[in-house]
Amino acid sequence: MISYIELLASGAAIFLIYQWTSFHRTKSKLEHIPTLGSGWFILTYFDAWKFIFEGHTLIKAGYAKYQRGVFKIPTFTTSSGWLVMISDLGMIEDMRKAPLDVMSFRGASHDVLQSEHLLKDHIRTPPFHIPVARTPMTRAFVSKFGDVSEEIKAACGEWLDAGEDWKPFTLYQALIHVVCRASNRLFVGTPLCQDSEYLRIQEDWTIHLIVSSSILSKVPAFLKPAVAATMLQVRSGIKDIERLLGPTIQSRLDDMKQYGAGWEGKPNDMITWLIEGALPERRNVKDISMKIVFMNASSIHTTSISTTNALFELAARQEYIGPLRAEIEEAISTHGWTKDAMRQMRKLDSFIKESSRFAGTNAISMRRKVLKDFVFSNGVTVPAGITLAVASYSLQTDSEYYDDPTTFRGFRFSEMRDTGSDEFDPLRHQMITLDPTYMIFGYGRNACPGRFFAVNEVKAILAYIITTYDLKLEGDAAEAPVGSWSAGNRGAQKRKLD
Ligand code: HEM
Repeated sequence: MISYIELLASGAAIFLIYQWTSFHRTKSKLEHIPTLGSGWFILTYFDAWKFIFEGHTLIKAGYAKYQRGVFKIPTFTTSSGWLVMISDLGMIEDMRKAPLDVMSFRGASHDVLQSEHLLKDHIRTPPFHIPVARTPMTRAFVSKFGDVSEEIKAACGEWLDAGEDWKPFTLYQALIHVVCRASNRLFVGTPLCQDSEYLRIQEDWTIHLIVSSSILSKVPAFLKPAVAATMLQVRSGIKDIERLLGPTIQSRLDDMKQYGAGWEGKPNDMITWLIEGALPERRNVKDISMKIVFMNASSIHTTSISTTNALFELAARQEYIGPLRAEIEEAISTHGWTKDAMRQMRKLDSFIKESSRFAGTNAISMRRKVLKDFVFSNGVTVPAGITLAVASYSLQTDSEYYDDPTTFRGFRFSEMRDTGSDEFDPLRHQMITLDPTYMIFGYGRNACPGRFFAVNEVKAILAYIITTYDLKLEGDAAEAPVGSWSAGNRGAQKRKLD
C-alpha cells in the first residue's frame, strides 16, 4: 500500500514533469525572441514574481537593451507564461492592422482577469457594450453634459468640502467617489447615481476583481476552479447590482415592449442603449446589469487615476494654476458648462495629457493574444497562444519621439497644436487622438471606446476644482508622489493634497 507521502510526492513529480515539458515546448517556439531574465525553468518562476514588483523598470531596461526591438518576459498573467514586448513602430502597425481573429484583445484580457473562472457568464455574453460606449454614449454626453457637471459639483461639495481653511484629502479616494457618481449620472441617472450602496459596490467591484484575478493567476491550473469557488465577492457584487438595477431594467424592458422601438419618452441612458444594442436573448436584467458593472469597471479607476495624476502635478507646479484658471474661466463665460467649453480648453487638455505621459499609467498597452501564427512584416514570427504587448511607457518617454522627455512641460501638446506646421497637428496632439507613441487609451480596433467621454469628464472635474479651490501638496512638497507599480500597471498616488 502506498503512503500519503508517496502519493503526494508522485503527484508533485507528475506536476513538475508536466510543467517542465510544457515550459520547454513553448520556449522552443519562442527561441528566436531574446529573454529578459534567466530563461531557466524554475528561475522563470522567480522572474515572473520580479515582474510583479519591478515590471516597469524591467520593461524600460529591455527597451534600452534591445534598442526598441522585441524581447520576452516571464509572467503569471498570460496562458503561455510569457509576454512578448514590442516597441518597433512598424510592428505596432502590423498589430493594429491584424484581424480580430488573429490578435485578440479579449483573449488577452480573459487571461489577465482569469475570466474563465471568475466571469464565466461574461465570457458567454457578446461584447455589445462596446458599440454602446462608442456611439450612443459618446453622442449622448454632449446633451447630458449639464447633468454630469451638476453631479461633479455636488460630488465635489460632498467629498472635497474644503471650507475657508486648508484641509487635507486623500485625493485618489475622493476622486473615485466623484468620478463614480458623475459617470453614473450618465449611465443610470438619478436617484441611483446618488445611492451610496450602489456607488460603493461599483467602486469596490473592480478592486475585488483585480485582487482575485491576481491571486488566481499564480495558482496551478488544476487548483484554479477550487480556489475561484472561494472568491465570492466578484459574483456577489454582480448579484447586488442586479438587485439594485433590476426593477429599473425590468420596467424599461416592459415599456420598450409596450411602446415599441421608437418610443419617444424613453430615457436617454445606458440601460436604454444596452437594451437596444443587445440581441433579443440578451435583453434581460442579468445581462444588462453585468454590462453596466463592466462599464463602471472600465471607467471609474482609469478616469480617477488620470485626474489624480493631473491634480498632483498641478499642486506641485503652482505656476500652471493661473494660466489654466484664466483659460477655463474664459471658456465657461463664453459657452457655459458645455462640451463646447471643454473643447476650448486646449491648455487643460495638454496638461492632462502631459501628466499622464510623464507619470505613466501603464508600462504596457495594447495587450493582444495571438490566435493564429503571425508573421510581422519584418519577418519576426509569433506562434498562436502567445500574448504580445507594447512597451508604451518607454515609447512615451523616448527622446526619439518627445523633446526633452524627462522634463514635465504642461503645455507641450497645446504648443504643438498651435505651432505645428502640419494641418493635422491641432487634431493629432489632443488627448483623445490615438497615437503609437502615446497609448493611454490603447491603439487599433480595441482602443478605448469611452475615451471621448473620459477626457471630457476629467476636464470637467479639473475645470471645476481649479476654479473653485486652491490646492497644494501636504507639507508644501514640491514634487508629485510617484505612485506604486505592480506588474507594469501604476496605481494612483496616495499622498494627501491640502
Ligand atoms: C481616462 C480614462 C480611461 C482610460 C485611461 C482608459 C483606457 C483604456 C485602455 C488602455 C483600453 C484598452 C485598449 C487597447 O488595448 O487597445 C480600454 C478599453 C476599454 N475602455 Fe477605456 N479607458 C478610460 C475610460 C473609459 C470609460 C469612461 C469607458 C466607458 C464608459 C471605457 C470603456 C472601455 C471599454 C468598454 C474598453 C474595452 C474595449 C474593447 O473591448 O474593445 N473606458 N480603455
